[in-house]
Amino acid sequence: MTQRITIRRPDDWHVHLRDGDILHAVAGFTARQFARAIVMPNLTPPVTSIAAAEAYRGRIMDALPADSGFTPLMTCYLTDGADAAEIARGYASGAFAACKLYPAHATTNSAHGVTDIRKLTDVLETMQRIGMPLLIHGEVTDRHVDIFDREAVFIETILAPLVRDYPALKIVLEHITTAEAADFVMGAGPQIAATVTPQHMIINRNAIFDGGIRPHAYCLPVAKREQHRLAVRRAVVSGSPKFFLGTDSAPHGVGRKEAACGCAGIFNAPYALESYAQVFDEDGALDRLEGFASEHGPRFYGLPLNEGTVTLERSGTAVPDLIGEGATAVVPFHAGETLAWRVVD
Ligand SMILES: NC(=O)N[C@@H](CC(=O)O)C(=O)O
Ligand SMILES: [Zn+2]
Ligand SMILES: [Zn+2]
Repeated sequence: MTQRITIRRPDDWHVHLRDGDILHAVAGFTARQFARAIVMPNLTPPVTSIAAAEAYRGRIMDALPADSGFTPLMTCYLTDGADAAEIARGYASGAFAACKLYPAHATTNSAHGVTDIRKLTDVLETMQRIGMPLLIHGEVTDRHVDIFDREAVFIETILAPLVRDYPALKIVLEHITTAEAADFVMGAGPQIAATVTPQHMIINRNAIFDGGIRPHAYCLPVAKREQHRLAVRRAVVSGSPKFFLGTDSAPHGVGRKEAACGCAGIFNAPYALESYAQVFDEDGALDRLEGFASEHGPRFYGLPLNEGTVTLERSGTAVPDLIGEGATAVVPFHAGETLAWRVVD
């Protein structure tokens, strides 16, 4: 049995670092494991301009020690009024690494999201031309569509036509949760990829109702049936370069989760690598962890691979029930469990 594994330093291609006190409370967990991260722009107000992205990047760096070595990759939140010229300027200058498409009201802080993708014709044409990735929260928002079907319906009604209309547009279908998503991405061209969270490979929808309602197992897209968990996991451990690490770590203060209408989001940043390592280990695919965590993402984005390394050993990590205190106390994914792997340096 492998006891120790050293991989190239990984990146997180989808994370919510938030702002203000909670940013200060959580940023270090991401910076400690990952060299770079694609930082989601769903703040209030959302990050829709170069100036807002630059200012947010500065606040992230201020929340970290000066020698953290961490590079936040900023994203532009698309609205109906998104400005193609500003987006192209921001991509050229490095202010934006990608644009994020939230269908309006699909998820946390998406009220300013896009109401109709046809409003984005200029933006999408520009992004296709300059090679800028489009990151998608892939769920339809129609209240008549069952919540467990919203990703599959999005793929059929929005994503498939989008891929046909913009055949060279680079697209990342974020945090995939279904067999339909895994199959779609696997069957599409090299310009289409997906991020996968640890939770969607570890829990199915039963976890949300395990002996009572479990708000800390609730995120969007919501966990699906077991067959979907297995399909997503198979795609990831297959080693296909189309799938890469994106935690979707989405911290909400404990009071905002444990409420009559609790927020969607799972805070998995503190033990993300341990969590992913466990998945690859259980599936006999530890040799493929490095590709998923450290190689497929940068290759898709056209960025260099990281230089440093991270070592994990099979020695057990006890996950606390709560991380932080007061208003920024957050319950982590795997709270109270012991994970098989530990990051040692
Ligand atoms: N994943 C979630 O459940 N929540 C995210 C938003 C998102 O990624 O959809 C959040 O910002 O809280
Ligand atoms: Zn999302
Ligand atoms: Zn997210």
